Amino acid sequence: MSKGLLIVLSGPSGVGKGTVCTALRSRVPELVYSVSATTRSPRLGEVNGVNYFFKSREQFMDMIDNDQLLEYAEYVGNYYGTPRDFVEETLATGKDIILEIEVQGALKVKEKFPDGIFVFLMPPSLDELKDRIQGRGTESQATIDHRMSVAVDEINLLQHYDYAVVNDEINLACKRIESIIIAEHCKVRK
Ligand SMILES: Nc1ncnc2c1ncn2[C@@H]1O[C@H](COP(=O)(O)OP(=O)(O)OP(=O)(O)O)[C@@H](O)[C@H]1O
Ligand SMILES: Nc1nc2c(ncn2[C@@H]2O[C@H](COP(=O)(O)O)[C@@H](O)[C@H]2O)c(=O)[nH]1
Repeated sequence: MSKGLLIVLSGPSGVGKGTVCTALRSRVPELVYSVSATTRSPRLGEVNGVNYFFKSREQFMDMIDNDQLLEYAEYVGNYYGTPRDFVEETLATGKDIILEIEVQGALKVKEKFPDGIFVFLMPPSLDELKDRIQGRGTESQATIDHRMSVAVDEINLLQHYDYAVVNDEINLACKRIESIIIAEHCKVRK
């Protein structure tokens, strides 16, 4: 059996990664989603084990020490990381898996999985990005400002990715990523 594809979806906070990923998963139900661990507090409506595995700092440090994370990063005051076993077991069964993670973590995954597919979701403009993150209403103004300043550095790392997809419209962005996955399955690997 061939291994599944490891797909990494990154992009600045508020660009729409979560929204596009949810739409993609309903169009491609066989695509497995990697649930991350985080020290961030849950937002209203977020469910442990569905949106994230919510951890204390101590629990997260234990996961690092026990080599349970494929990658992790500190982002705007919290830790985020990808549970290793779930990714490796999913790929071994031949299924595709998608990781929705920020850029530092994506670059670490690239070192370990150079054959992964790295997709960067781009905002139509920085003004639109700010409107989206503000419109979501989940972050304080200080956190929004911090995330926006990090966003510029993140966009500057676009050259490390295989694909850039503009999220101008959710269904269009979703179709573009679905097309990338189909094309990658047809690729002749040398
Ligand atoms: N194409 C789009 N057009 C307009 N609004 C959008 C679009 N995509 C997403 N949004 C909205 O932008 C906001 C941010 O989207 P979302 O939470 O999916 O971003 P994210 O990249 O996952 O953010 P974070 O990295 O902070 O988790 C949401 O309110 C969402 O409804
Ligand atoms: N390096 C990692 N980044 C991750 C992971 N899971 C999520 N994220 C990214 O963190 C930021 C902030 O997320 P939020 O839910 O607090 O808005 C965002 O870019 C996520 O994609 C992970 O496992 N590793």
